[in-house]
Formats: sequence, structure tokens, C-alpha cells
Amino acid sequence: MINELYQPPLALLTDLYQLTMAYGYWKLGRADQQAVFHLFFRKPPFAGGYAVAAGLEQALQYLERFRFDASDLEYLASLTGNDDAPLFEQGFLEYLDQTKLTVDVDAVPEGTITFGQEPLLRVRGPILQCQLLETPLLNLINFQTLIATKASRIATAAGDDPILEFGLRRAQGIDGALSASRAAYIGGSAATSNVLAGKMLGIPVKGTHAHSWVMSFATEAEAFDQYAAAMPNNCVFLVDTYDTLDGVRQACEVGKTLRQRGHEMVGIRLDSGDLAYLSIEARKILDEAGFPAAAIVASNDLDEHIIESLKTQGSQIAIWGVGTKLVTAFDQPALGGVYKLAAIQQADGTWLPKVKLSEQAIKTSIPGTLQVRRYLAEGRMIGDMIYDQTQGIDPRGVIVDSKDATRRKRLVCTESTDLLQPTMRAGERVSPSETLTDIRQRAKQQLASLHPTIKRFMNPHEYPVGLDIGLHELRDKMIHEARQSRWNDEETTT
Ligand SMILES: Nc1ncnc2c1ncn2[C@@H]1O[C@H](COP(=O)(O)OP(=O)(O)OP(=O)(O)O)[C@@H](O)[C@H]1O
Ligand SMILES: O=P(O)(O)OC[C@H]1O[C@H](OP(=O)(O)OP(=O)(O)O)[C@H](O)[C@@H]1O
Ligand SMILES: O=C(O)c1cccnc1
Repeated sequence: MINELYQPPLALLTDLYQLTMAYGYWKLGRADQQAVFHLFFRKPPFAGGYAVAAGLEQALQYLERFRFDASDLEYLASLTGNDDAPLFEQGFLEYLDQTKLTVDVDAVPEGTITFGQEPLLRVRGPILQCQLLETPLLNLINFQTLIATKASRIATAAGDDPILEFGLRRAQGIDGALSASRAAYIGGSAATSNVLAGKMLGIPVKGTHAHSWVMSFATEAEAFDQYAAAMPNNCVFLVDTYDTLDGVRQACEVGKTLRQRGHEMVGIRLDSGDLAYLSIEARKILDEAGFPAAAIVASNDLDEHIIESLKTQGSQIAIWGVGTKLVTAFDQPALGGVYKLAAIQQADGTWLPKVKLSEQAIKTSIPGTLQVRRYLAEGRMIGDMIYDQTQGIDPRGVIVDSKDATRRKRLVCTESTDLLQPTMRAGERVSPSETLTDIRQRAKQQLASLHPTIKRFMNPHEYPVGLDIGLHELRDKMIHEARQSRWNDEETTT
């Protein structure tokens, strides 16, 4: 079904302006000029302290399949400008026909905990190619990173309790649902209700039953009985169709019959009302009836904040079903990841770093061919340094806050590691696919090495990320020079 909507290769999955710029580079004979772009977000989502990188596998698959097919070129040939003449010359379309990606891509592995301003991806290669990739790479990385981060927050609130992702019915279309299931699993959900995601991605699938099952029988007792008869090895009874606590008692009755037949009731599900109060009362009823191991599953518009609150209220919920607010990233529907040019090669072969100015310090870009070095002390993450890989790290070993140069820090560490790893060289993939289990484990392990104050939902502590002092000085000089030349221009024109 997905394939009816779109089939790879998907070179046209880009904004038109990427193609108009590509055309311009081609006409100027600059198509092959080498450039470096970085993909990064400026601030972690949900006013939180971190993000979980995700979506790289799909990005690499996209790049591996990148090409313009005959129907793409035919479509581009049909586009016209405001004089009704073709937008693109035939020679350009022939160039696209021959285009095979030759870019180098370095990326942080999926499941890595990342922070604002740090490149998640670095693309280096012919400027025409780099430019065409901006939109699809952002599309693929932004969404999954957002959802993996949301899932990580929800899993943090739930502690050791499993999260079941129930979002398919509320997700943004088919791909939104599948990508969300994948990203949610990376971020820490334990299973999904989406069976296609289970089949395609190997995510464990889990589920209970709906109110309609109960409503389709004359009584709740008969509904639970018949469900137990049909599916004795997967019995989680939804108890709130009529009266929740009566429903729990009813589930216990059926649980006893089930036990006589050699099966154990898995638990009950609450889907409305005061989930703290009802779970505490339900727990008492289950324990008194001889079902101390029966789990209480809860659902109903849950998110990390409600789960955190339910925990502090002493709720007895052991498994959390979370749909809408997870897969739609309800409180922040998009991650504002961007993709910016940072260096360009000149005719003499030397690299020219590039900076984009902004009135807002956070929007002034970071020039160079960047790498991120993570510093750890006794296994705990203590700070990240963004540095120019072609220049190396300044021996002063200091990071400077990119928004406030007065904030500086020396990172005293026991280990350090570079986050961006080679994933493509000359258009060929050089890193193997990772299993979702390994990616999920990375996220979990890195999250455990992050100080709890950075994981806090409200006003989290800011993790130290800064520029290598040499890079800071270069950037500062470039900003001053760019501002100075604008003033000079203004003076000459007035
Ligand atoms: N003890 C609690 N503390 C904080 N939030 C809770 C508590 N119990 C339930 N909630 C949350 O409050 C919201 C209640 O929403 P809503 O008014 O839709 O529930 P409901 O009327 O019980 O259920 P429904 O309308 O689905 O039948 C949900 O997001 C739910 O997760
Ligand atoms: O609440 P979510 O986090 O999105 O989790 C998924 C919801 O989907 C189901 O409800 P259903 O679609 O039957 O509608 P409901 O909201 O009326 O219960 C289920 O009972 C959950 O409440
Ligand atoms: O299995 C469930 O309980 C389930 C699945 C999807 C949505 N809500 C609940």
C-alpha cells in the first residue's frame, strides 16, 4: 500500500528551490565545487535538555537509492517559468540523468544523545548534490529524532515500567505511523500495537482489546469469558466499559476460571477516570482475589507529565499504553533541525569556512568541517566540544558557549570520543545497518550516563556544549569581518 503512494528512487522528494539552485550551479559550471553542509537542531525539543538521534538508517537508504528516473526527468521537463518557457534546459536534465551521488556522509549513530548546535550529519561533496539532499535529509532525521526524544522522555517518566506504543490510529499517515513506531522503540517504548511495524521492523507487538468487544456481548461477564475462551494466553481485560471497579471484580472471576484451565490472566486495562485512584483500588481487588502478578495497564491521553504525576500519586500502574501524544509529539509537532553550508572549496583547492549571520546569536552558524568530541568522566557525559576537524583541537582544551562567549569551560575527562562516524564515502555506504535493539540499547546506555538534572522535564540543567576555542576565535573573526564589510558597503553607498 505504501508503494502505491511512493516508490524509490525518490530524487524528487525535495523542495523545488533545491532544483532551481542546482540548475544555477550547473549553469555557472559550479556543480562539482566541493562543499560541506551540517544538519543540526538549535535547541532540544519539548523545552527539554537533550534529543535522541534517529532516522539515519532511512536517510542512508534514501541516499543509496538516489537517482532521477525517466519519469522524474519527464516531469521536470514539463515545468515552466512565468513566461511559459521550460524552467530547466534539456542539458541540465541530461546532467541529472547521469548524476550518481558521490558525497561523503559522516553521522552520529542512531540512539546517540545529542544537543543543540551539534551536527547530527555532515555532508561533503559536489555542492549541487549536497544542496539537493537538504530537504529529504531534514524530513527523515527531524521526525524520527523528535519522536525518539518524546519516547525517551515518556520512558524516563515510567522508570522500569514498559511503554506500549498505541499511536497508529492517531499518527500522521502511514509513513508517520511506521516511522513513529520505529523511533519510539529507539527512544524506549517496549512494543507497538502496529502489526505492520512489527513485521517490517521487528519491533515486538502487543495489545489488549477494545470497548467494542465488551459492547458486542449482552454482559461484560460474557465478553470477558468469551475473550478468555478465544485467547487464553493473552488476557488483558479492558475493565472500564460500564463501571471500572465492577469490571475489575468481573475480570477476577474470569481469571479464576482461566486458572482452572491452566492459564493465567495477564492483567487489566484502565482507559478512563482517575487512573491513580482506580489503579490503587484495582490493585487491592486483584491482590485480594489472588492475582498479585496481574498487571495494571493504563491508557488515555498519557504523556510524560501525566505519567510522572501518576507515579507521585502512588498509582499502581505497571504498563503504560501511550498513543496520540507520543506519535504526534503533541506538545511540539516538529523538530526545527536545519541544514547549513559551512565550508566551500576554492579554485586553488583550499577550503573557505562560511558563516551565516543573524541578529539572534543562536542562529549565527558555525563555520568549518565540524566534528563533535564527547568527554566523559567515570562513565558520565560531562560536555561536548564542536571543533573543526581540519584544524584539530586547540591545546588550550577549552569550550566556549556559542551563544555567550563569556561562558567557558575546561573539560577534565577520563575518556573522549568523536561522535560523527563515516557512513558514506564517494556515495557508497561504508557503515553497516545496525539492529534496532542495538540502537535502542545505545540510547538507554547514554541516557543512563547523563546527569539526572539534564533529564528533568521542567527547566532542565543545560548540558555543556561549546566550540573549541580556536574555532570560536575563527568564527568571531569571521562575524566581525562580515559585519565590517557590510558597514563599509553602507558607508560607500550613502
Ligand atoms: N490521577 C490523575 N492525575 C493526573 N491526570 C490524570 C489522572 N487520571 C487521569 N488523568 C489524565 O487526565 C485526562 C482525563 O481525560 P478525560 O477527561 O478525557 O478522561 P475521562 O473522562 O476519564 O475519559 P474518557 O473521556 O476517555 O472516557 C487524561 O489525559 C488522563 O490520562
Ligand atoms: O489515548 P492514546 O494515548 O491516544 O492511546 C490510544 C487510545 O486509543 C484507544 O482509544 P480509542 O481510539 O478507542 O478512543 P478513546 O480515546 O475514546 O478511548 C485506547 O483505548 C487509547 O485510549
Ligand atoms: O491493544 C490495545 O489496548 C490498544 C491498541 C491501540 C490503541 N489503543 C489500545
